[in-house]
Amino acid sequence: MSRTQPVPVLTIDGPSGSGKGTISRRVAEQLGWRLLDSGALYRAVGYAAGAEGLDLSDADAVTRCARTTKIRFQAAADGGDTRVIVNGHDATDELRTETAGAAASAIASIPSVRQALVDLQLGFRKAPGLVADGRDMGTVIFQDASFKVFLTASAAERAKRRYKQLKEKGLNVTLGALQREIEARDERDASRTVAPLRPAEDAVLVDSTGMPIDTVVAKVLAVVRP
Ligand SMILES: Nc1ncnc2c1ncn2[C@@H]1O[C@H](COP(=O)(O)OP(=O)(O)O)[C@@H](O)[C@H]1O
Ligand SMILES: Nc1ccn([C@H]2C[C@H](O)[C@@H](COP(=O)(O)OP(=O)(O)O)O2)c(=O)n1
Repeated sequence: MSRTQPVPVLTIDGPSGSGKGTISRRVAEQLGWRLLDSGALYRAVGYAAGAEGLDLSDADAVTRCARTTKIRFQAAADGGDTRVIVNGHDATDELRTETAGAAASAIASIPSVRQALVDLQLGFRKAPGLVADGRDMGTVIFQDASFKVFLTASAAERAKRRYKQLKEKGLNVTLGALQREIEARDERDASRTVAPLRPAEDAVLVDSTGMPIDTVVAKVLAVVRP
């Protein structure tokens, strides 16, 4: 009897601003695979908890919020950024800020919050394949993935990229403050006890410092199609 092949998954984990979102989108397009932006789920829960006035360190309250928050991804009509709809409200713009990133990182350190989001993430694994972007895609959620990448870049370069990105979106940010916020978030994500940010043992490391986006895309595609 022949066994059904599992749906292939490419995991792309790494710190903030390493290019996970950009590269995942481009690679998923090229492969014709689905996309999971797991960070958006944590951002959405942090945002919903804030909107409800919850204390982000109240594990029970935030876990309830993670279980009940309705999160939907919707393709933008104009071909722009995918919209993230949280409890019926288009929260895409609010979710982009570093404040939302910090809230996401805070609630993401609560084990029961992470647990509440597991099935939702597993549900994205559908044919013909999935590109999953996050911190623990290769180490926890899709441990059995055939293709794993850990994407990095120097902290200085990641802060510059984020600065440029947020400025282009019209947000009022300073490079120094952003670099400090990003470093603090990476430290928290890497030092937490549950699903810390770290490369899976079988991940291919890609350091994109000074590397053009097209080259990074080609390197990551080569992991799937050598
Ligand atoms: N290799 C690269 N070189 C220059 N800029 C990049 C590169 N990869 C991504 N970027 C830019 O850096 C910013 C952050 O990338 P993003 O994909 O949002 O990172 P992450 O999802 O890891 O936080 C975006 O504006 C993106 O266009
Ligand atoms: N799989 C994931 C994805 C994100 N998180 C947490 C930790 C991150 O600091 C925040 C925000 O993640 P997101 O990928 O949106 O952030 P960046 O785009 O990399 O800045 O969520 C997580 O704990 N596990």
